Amino acid sequence: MIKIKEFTAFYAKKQVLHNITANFNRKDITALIGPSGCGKTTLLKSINRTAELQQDFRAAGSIWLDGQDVYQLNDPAAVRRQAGMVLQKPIALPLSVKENILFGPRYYGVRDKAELDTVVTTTLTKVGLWNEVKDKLNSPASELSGGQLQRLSIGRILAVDPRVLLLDEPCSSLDIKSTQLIEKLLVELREHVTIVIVTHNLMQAKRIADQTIFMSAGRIIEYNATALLLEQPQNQITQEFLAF
Ligand SMILES: Nc1ncnc2c1ncn2[C@@H]1O[C@H](COP(=O)(O)OP(=O)(O)OP(=O)(O)O)[C@@H](O)[C@H]1O
Repeated sequence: MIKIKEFTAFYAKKQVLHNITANFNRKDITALIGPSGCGKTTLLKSINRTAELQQDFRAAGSIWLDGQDVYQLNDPAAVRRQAGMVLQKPIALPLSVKENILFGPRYYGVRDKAELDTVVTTTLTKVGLWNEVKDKLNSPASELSGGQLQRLSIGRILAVDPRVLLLDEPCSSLDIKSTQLIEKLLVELREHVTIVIVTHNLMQAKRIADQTIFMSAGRIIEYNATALLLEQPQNQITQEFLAF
């Protein structure tokens, strides 16, 4: 579970998140929606402390992952392992399909060959890629299609067994079929990881998200079960956004 309390963020002097308070439940998919530039990505990156990789980023307030305030930890890398992030553009590390999956486990010190082999098989099965790639495990990952690569990117994160999966418009460059496969995968993964997804696709939020947060100008305007938020928005700013 992710708990955010009175979280505020700046890039240099520009305030981009204002007093954000929200809970993201375990076994839920939460969608973050809102106009371009409202702070969705910054909020997502604040959860796993990647926002601070921008030199001028400053934050105040608290974000807890399963009871631990991540901003009190000295080791941001440990937070990033617990909360992996999938970006809009599928990323293939310049390695084979198999080594893409093993990148994280190797980085964290797994050396046992049998254990590494098991990670490859179980992870690729989990992301629905095993049948498609089992004969090309040693081929460059760059040879996969965009949709396959995005599932591989999710697999690369799952291979280190995170508690949270953060996705920033993961389907925006994918076709309908690949989008459907990713959505199905996320719904299956919800049992095991807390999922937060930034999406511009309201239908996608409707299909997969248990709860949805509508943000505008760095603030949470409305936060509710997805069906209620999309069909009966209470706030005028949400109503205007959804009317478009
Ligand atoms: N590195 C940065 N330095 C300065 N300002 C930034 C930086 N990154 C983002 N911003 C600004 O912070 C605000 C929030 O940006 P953010 O990317 O979080 O919004 P978003 O809702 O995810 O937008 P989009 O839907 O277009 O991806 C915007 O005004 C943006 O211009």
